[in-house]
Amino acid sequence: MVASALTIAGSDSGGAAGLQADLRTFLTCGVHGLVAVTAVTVQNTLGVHDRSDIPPHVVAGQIEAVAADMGVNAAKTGMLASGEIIKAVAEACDRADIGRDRAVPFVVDPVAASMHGHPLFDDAGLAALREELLPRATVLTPNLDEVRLLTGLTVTGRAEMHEAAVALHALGPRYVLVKSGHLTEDPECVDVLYDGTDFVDLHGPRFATPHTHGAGDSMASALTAGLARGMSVPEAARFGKWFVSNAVANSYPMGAKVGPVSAFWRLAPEEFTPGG
Ligand SMILES: Nc1ncnc2c1ncn2[C@@H]1O[C@H](COP(=O)(O)OP(=O)(O)OP(=O)(O)O)[C@@H](O)[C@H]1O
Ligand SMILES: Cc1ncc(CO)c(N)n1
Repeated sequence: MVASALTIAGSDSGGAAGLQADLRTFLTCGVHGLVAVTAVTVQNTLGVHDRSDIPPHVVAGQIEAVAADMGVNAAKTGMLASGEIIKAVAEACDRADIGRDRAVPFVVDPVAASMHGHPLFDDAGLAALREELLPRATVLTPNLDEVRLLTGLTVTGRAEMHEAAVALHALGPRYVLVKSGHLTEDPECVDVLYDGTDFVDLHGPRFATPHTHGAGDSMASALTAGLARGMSVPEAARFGKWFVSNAVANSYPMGAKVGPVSAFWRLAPEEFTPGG
């Protein structure tokens, strides 16, 4: 049986982040990708220039349609666009048995802004995220800006990442995975997983590339793919860290500013020989 993973996310026309990064990651992790599109962004390496949100009932409809017919082994969120969409997602996830203490593990990536600083939801979205999604999350995967937005804590080092994980765990998720990409002074890139009792430090090198667009989405979607394939949360977190480290190591320039991380690194070399 092929496992399936659902991403509930926005489209990035630049193909670096959003549902495009998620589907590419699912593919290279051997998982069938299902999608509930939340918004279409007009985006390139310079920023998010415009967007159109999908009606909440259409977002919910996509989740319920694929869950009822095809089955979902794990799900994740990316850009959720608005408070109304978040409420519709929460209700649809309940109907599809997705979420903490339910059958289907749920990775909530609390995407608040693009890497250019453009907000991807508003104040109503932040309140709905706290009330509706954090308590439903199997794993919450914030970056350090999202930690500050959700807890008020400013993280400048590894010890503070542990403090932030404790504060976030109190908001309801089963596990918290704090991502360390923004600690640029640290020679390593150590993410932290916390289950309410124990910390697991996920070690990895810090690569000196400017091209990291989509790293957060790729980490969360590889973690989701691992869960879809039956890994435990700690195992899937290690898998996600391994996947994204390689994706950053193989990132490439494209456009005027920050280029994408690569999911191609797992693909076999081309075997087709023209005329062969
Ligand atoms: N320079 C780097 N070298 C190695 N790993 C990195 C680097 N930058 C980020 N990572 C890894 O990529 C993942 C995403 O981290 P980050 O904290 O940057 O999230 P993010 O801000 O959500 O990402 P995005 O750039 O997609 O917005 C983490 O697992 C982190 O360890
Ligand atoms: C559509 C979309 N989702 C997520 C992000 C964050 O990486 C982005 N820049 N764009």
